[in-house]
Amino acid sequence: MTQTGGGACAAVFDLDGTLIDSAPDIADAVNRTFVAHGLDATDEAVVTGLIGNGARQLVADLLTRQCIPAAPSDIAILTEAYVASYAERPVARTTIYPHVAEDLAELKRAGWRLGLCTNKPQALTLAVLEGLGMAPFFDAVRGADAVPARKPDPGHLRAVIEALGVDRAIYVGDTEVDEATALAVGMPFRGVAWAAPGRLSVAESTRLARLSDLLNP
Ligand SMILES: O=C(O)COP(=O)(O)O
Ligand SMILES: [Mg+2]
Repeated sequence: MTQTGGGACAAVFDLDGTLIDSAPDIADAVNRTFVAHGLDATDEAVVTGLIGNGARQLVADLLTRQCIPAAPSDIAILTEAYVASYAERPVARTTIYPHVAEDLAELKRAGWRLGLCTNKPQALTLAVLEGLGMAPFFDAVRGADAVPARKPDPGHLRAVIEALGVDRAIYVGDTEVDEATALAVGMPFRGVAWAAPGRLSVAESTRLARLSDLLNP
């Protein structure tokens, strides 16, 4: 199913919620930023449910929840401050989901080309991957600001596939943004079994219990 022109198999992964539980560091950073600007902190569980549409949208959604009207320039200032705050401690409380590292290693050993397509900014993405020792797994990495338009724009995922040098790949993610992106590109999608409730529309029976299950479709 994921056979490419050259005979290699390829998979592209979402990052937050799919490979890593980054919600604690994201919540800490955005809450530090909000409090520093005289705004309220938000429960980590609430922040977790808003991750997946990029840094700017997270800030905008949190402002909306607090009923604070904000001009685009205010959102931009807060977003920049949040990203800077996150960059100070990118992996303080972030963990790799169980079996993910060993399963990515198994896919690599089997000759698969692996890509990353995330709405996290590129510099932060690279810092997080380095901090967790995950950078060597990936042949191509594209964060939200490394492409003209982020997910669900199909160009984001296409850019990763092109960088991998393959004709097609399977996309693995944890939210409807990922599903919509794969659909727009016309490539197969698999949700992860550990996705938060309500964030995927694909049937639970089709979700990956282990990333290494990609080897046995
Ligand atoms: O929304 C984000 O910042 C990143 O989320 P993603 O890795 O799930 O695309
Ligand atoms: Mg995600």
